[in-house]
Amino acid sequence: MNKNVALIGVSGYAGTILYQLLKNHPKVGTITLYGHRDVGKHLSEIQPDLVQYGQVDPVINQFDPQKIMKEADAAFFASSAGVTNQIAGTLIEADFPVIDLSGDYRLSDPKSYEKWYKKPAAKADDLKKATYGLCEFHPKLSRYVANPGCYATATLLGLAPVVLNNLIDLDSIIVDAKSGVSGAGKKLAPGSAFMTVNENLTVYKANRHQHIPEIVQELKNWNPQLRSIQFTTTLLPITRGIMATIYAHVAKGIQDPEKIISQAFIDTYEDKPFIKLHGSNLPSIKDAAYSNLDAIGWQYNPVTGVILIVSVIDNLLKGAAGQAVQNFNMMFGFNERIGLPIVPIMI
Ligand SMILES: NC(=O)C1=CN([C@@H]2O[C@H](COP(=O)(O)OP(=O)(O)OC[C@H]3O[C@@H](n4cnc5c(N)ncnc54)[C@H](OP(=O)(O)O)[C@@H]3O)[C@@H](O)[C@H]2O)C=CC1
Ligand SMILES: CC(=O)N[C@@H](CCC(=O)OP(=O)(O)O)C(=O)O
Repeated sequence: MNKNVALIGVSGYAGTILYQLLKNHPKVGTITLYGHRDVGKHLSEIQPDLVQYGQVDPVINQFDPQKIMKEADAAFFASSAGVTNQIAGTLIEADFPVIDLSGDYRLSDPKSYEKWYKKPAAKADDLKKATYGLCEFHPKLSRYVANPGCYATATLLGLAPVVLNNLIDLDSIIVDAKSGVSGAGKKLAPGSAFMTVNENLTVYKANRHQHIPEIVQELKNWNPQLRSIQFTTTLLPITRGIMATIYAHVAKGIQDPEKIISQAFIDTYEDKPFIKLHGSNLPSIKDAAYSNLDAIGWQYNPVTGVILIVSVIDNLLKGAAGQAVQNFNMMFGFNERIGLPIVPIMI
């Protein structure tokens, strides 16, 4: 049976892509929109491209959890950080299915959220109800899914095979991650203005990126010996895509690292439809852009003993709206592939 959904935040970049995916999803019925500054407007007034000629032009509603619970089967929040933890409480307490694209329920420790996001955290009891929704790894979903961050998705999927199989020195992980500008959302800011970004590369939030605690939290769940990682983010002069370039020393005593590491990637991901393994043929951004894929390649350097892993996603799909729909599919027992693009657009 089709599911009716509520979408909060259609005016943002992630919300726009999510609306497009949900509109074309074979198991989604009615999509009701809830907003913030655009309440009362028609969708065509804020996102004309989302409404085709002759199609229904939905109105943006004032957020109303009772209406959502009455009319919908699930709610997607594509709102800025600090919104769901203020307004989603009624839904969480009623165990109503929620998929949250923001960072508000990803960190299990409220103090850590307040330190890294500089905003008040969600209630500790509500945080306990959330599952971290990295689709390839969560054992079972709760009714509240914290969709992972874009950089965290690329980094964790790149590192999983070598961390879970104890193939690297856990104190040696260095992640050099780069993102297109759509990752910054639609708000205007000097750091993402055309003059700053065009023909330029800018390192930002060095050692203070909010995805550091999220990545460390999940890596520690996989291997409690892990202490920290070195993590740097750079803004690329492109619209969509993230490349996480990851370096680590291979653990001592591993015989034939090249073969063992390749086998670990194959064993970890052989039944995962959205992971595309490139082996030593390292992927570029266009190997994942406009798809829900994570394209992963790796190379072992026998001279330095370092494994290089390159993990590439589309930040708005696998890094946000695509993974949210994948979680929706899994939450309702649908095939996890439905409604999601699997072929990247190279041109
Ligand atoms: N862009 C990306 O690549 C990724 C984004 N995310 C996360 O997804 C979420 C959305 O990101 P993105 O689309 O880039 O951000 P945008 O800045 O483009 O959009 C933010 C959205 O949140 C809405 N919003 C803001 N405040 C409120 C409020 N008080 N109540 C309801 N809605 C509100 C905005 O509505 P209005 O315009 O009316 O203010 C807008 O629709 C963020 O939490 C982000 O961290 C996660 C992974 C990747
Ligand atoms: C290019 C760019 O600015 N990207 C954003 C990613 C935002 C994001 O996904 O952050 P949340 O954890 O709030 O979901 C950043 O680096 O902060």
